[in-house]
This record gives sequence, structure tokens and C-alpha cells, in this order.
Amino acid sequence: MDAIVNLYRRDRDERPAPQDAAGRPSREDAEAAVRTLIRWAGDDPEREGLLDTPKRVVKAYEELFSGYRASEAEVLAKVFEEVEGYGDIVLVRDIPFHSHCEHHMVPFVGKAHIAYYPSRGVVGLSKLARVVDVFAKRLQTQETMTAQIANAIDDFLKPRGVAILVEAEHMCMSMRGVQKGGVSTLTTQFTGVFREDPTEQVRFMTLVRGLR
Ligand SMILES: Nc1nc2c(ncn2[C@@H]2O[C@H](COP(=O)(O)OP(=O)(O)OP(=O)(O)O)[C@@H](O)[C@H]2O)c(=O)[nH]1
Ligand SMILES: [Zn+2]
Repeated sequence: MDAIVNLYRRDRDERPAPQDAAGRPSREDAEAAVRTLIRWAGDDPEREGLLDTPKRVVKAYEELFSGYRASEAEVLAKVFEEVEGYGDIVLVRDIPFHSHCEHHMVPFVGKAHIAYYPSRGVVGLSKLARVVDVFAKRLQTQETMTAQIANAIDDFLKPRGVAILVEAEHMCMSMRGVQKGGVSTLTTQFTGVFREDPTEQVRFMTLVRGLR
């Protein structure tokens, strides 16, 4: 388990800063690349219905991959130190997200469930959903995304522990390739008390699956 966590930490540390725009192609270059892909798919980028498509696709990419220009540090910067006697799990479940796998650049779509045990403070609940999007809106694997979310909350909040469950359907498995629709992939990451104490993991899973 430690080896896996360390792998992800190393992976995260060695990534080029996502905000670094050096070497980024121009908008015109990106639009030309879309025209090439349209031709590769077998259509004519000069026909009426497709004329504005490269522009739209590039604009959509700005939105779908906005995570490269977002920072978990900014999202999690505001910690409320006052917990006023609360010392149990905070769980925010069913956070919807959509991401793109780094293998095919095809969407994977699902939900994240995030819990932490506060120690020195809590964050606004929306920040947990925002931190999901920081990482979801980049190219990656579900495993990496799960680890990155857990590590970010661990690093910035310094809680007694973090537990994350991510469940998603990968369109690269349903729309192409093996063509198995409706398959769920579940990934988890536990730190601190959740990693050390299996009963806390069970409690987390029970709360995630519990009363609706
Ligand atoms: N572990 C992991 N695998 C993923 C994820 N997203 C996609 N994949 C897998 O990435 C693999 C890529 O396999 P390759 O053999 O290199 O590519 P491929 O020929 O397109 O594979 P097929 O999807 O089996 O057709 C596939 O097995 C995908 O199911 C992810 O988030 N995590
Ligand atoms: Zn894929």
C-alpha cells in the first residue's frame, strides 16, 4: 500500500506544473489539429456544418481541461480553524464529476465520495467538490485522480485521516474497444486513521452506502 501511495506522490511531484503555459500551442494550431482529426474521421472540415466546429472544440477543451489552470492550493487555502466541538467524520458523498482518461482522451463519468476526520479545522463543503474538478479536468487515470484528491486534502487540511471512494464508467470501455457498457470501476484511497483502522474504513463505506 505504501509503495502505491509513494508511486502516486512521486508521480505528482514530477509532473510539470500544470499552470506552466510554456510550449502551449496557439489557438490557431489547436483549431488546425481539429480540422486534421475531422479529415482523419472521414469528413470535410470545409463543409458548412463543420466550419465553426474547430473553434467550438477548442473552446470546449478550455472548459473540459480547465484543471490545468486550476490549483488545489487555492481551492483549499481557506480553512476554518473553529470546529466548535465537532470531532467526527465529515463525509460529502455523490459528488458528480466527468474526466477524460489519458489513454484515449475519452470521458469517464461518475461520483466521488470524500470523507475526512478534522483535526485543526474544516473546509467549506463546496471546496471538496471543487478539488475533485481541479484533478478531474485533466488527462489521467481514475487511480491517479483518486490519489491526487486524497493527497491534496491530506496536505492542505492536515486532518486525522482522509477516505475517498470514486466510482465511474469509462466510455473507452463502453463506446469502443471491449464495448462493455454499464461497468463500474471503484477506486479508494485511505490515509491516517482510515488507513490504520479497518473499522473506520467500514464506517466510511457504510455511510457512503447508507441512508438515502
Ligand atoms: N487502470 C486504468 N486503466 C484505464 C483507465 N482508463 C482507461 N484504462 C485502460 O487503459 C487501457 C489501455 O490499453 P491499451 O492496450 O494500451 O489500449 P487499447 O488497445 O485501446 O485497449 P482496449 O481498451 O482494450 O481496446 C485499457 O485497458 C483501458 O481500459 C483508468 O483510469 N485506469
Ligand atoms: Zn480510456
